[in-house]
Amino acid sequence: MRIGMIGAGSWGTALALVLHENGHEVRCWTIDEESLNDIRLKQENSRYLPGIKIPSEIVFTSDLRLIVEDPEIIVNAVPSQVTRSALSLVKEIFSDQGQIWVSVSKGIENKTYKRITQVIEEVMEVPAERIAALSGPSHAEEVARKIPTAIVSSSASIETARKIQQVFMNQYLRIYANDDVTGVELGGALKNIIALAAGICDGAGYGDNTKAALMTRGLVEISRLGVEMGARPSTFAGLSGMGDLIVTCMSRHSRNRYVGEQIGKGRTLKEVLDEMVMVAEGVRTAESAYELAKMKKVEMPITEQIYKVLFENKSPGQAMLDLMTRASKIEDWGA
Ligand SMILES: NC(=O)c1ccc[n+]([C@@H]2O[C@H](COP(=O)([O-])OP(=O)(O)OC[C@H]3O[C@@H](n4cnc5c(N)ncnc54)[C@H](O)[C@@H]3O)[C@@H](O)[C@H]2O)c1
Ligand SMILES: O=P(O)(O)OC[C@H](O)CO
Repeated sequence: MRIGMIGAGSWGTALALVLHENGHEVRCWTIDEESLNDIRLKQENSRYLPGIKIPSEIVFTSDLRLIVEDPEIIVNAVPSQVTRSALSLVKEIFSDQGQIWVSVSKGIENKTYKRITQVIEEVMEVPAERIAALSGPSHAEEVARKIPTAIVSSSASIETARKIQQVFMNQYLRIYANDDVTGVELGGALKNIIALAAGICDGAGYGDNTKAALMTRGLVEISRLGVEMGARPSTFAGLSGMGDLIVTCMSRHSRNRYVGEQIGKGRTLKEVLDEMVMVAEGVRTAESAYELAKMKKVEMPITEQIYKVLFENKSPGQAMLDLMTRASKIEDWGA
């Protein structure tokens, strides 16, 4: 199959390697001329995925026309908040011939509160049944090294989810399929906020007990908002819920956990983001989730405290104290 990849950061590049290995013809588009030159000269994307050799058969280009020329599948791998602007460029030159779209981005668009498959549906004017989300515990650094990984392909159409499962699956990337796209995307987006909290916990010197509490109660509030938005509760116990929450809160590779850790050590959000090359989606998703929770009247105490630490200068210590001294509760999914 010919597959177009929009975005050649860490995840776009790692997935291009998977697809190439699976026998597909892959073309990746990037706006980043520096990394493009790097890939062409060294056969390595050292800015986003250092240490991994890139086969010369994978085309990397800044010419979008090469991406939209006759692909059977188009994958969106740019960060959530720039997906709309990147797709607007695609839309200008794209002719719809029944292609399947895949979102691998994990976020909720600011202001519109749309999931990324919904942004694709709106901008590209394709039906939800032709769009899938691929999500789950999967750091690019490990997938690119062929470390066994399992994720989930989800679409409103289970046939589409299964097609994408077949295209991406191989002996080191196991893919499950389901049709709860709302749950899969919200799990993947919201866990990044809890990973920021887990990072703060590491940086501020709290303990393993603290992190376990944040992860467990974090999953409760993720599920609560997810169910309110139409997701199935059981999805949050799966790869794109608990699975991704575990890896992102625990992994040395996680950019979201790293940002939290730096803040926990006393640095400002601006200082940390200014020196980062890669995206930490949880920061902007915290804005969307905090506002959504208020609009939907869903209790999300950890998300609320993370929002206040990130954007209202609240100290992590005070945020932790406020979480610990909330009114006593019965332990219940809805509590
Ligand atoms: N890195 C991972 O391990 C991983 C795993 C699963 C999912 N994801 C998700 O995949 C998405 C992409 O993450 P990533 O890790 O590849 O990010 P990254 O920061 O490594 O790369 C981002 C890419 O987007 C491009 N980009 C940035 N702004 C752009 C714009 N305005 N227009 C066009 N292109 C632009 C950059 O040039 C770069 O190619 C995120 O939503 C992330 O949560 C990442
Ligand atoms: O490095 P992070 O924190 O953006 O997480 C990457 C993936 O979402 C992990 O599954």
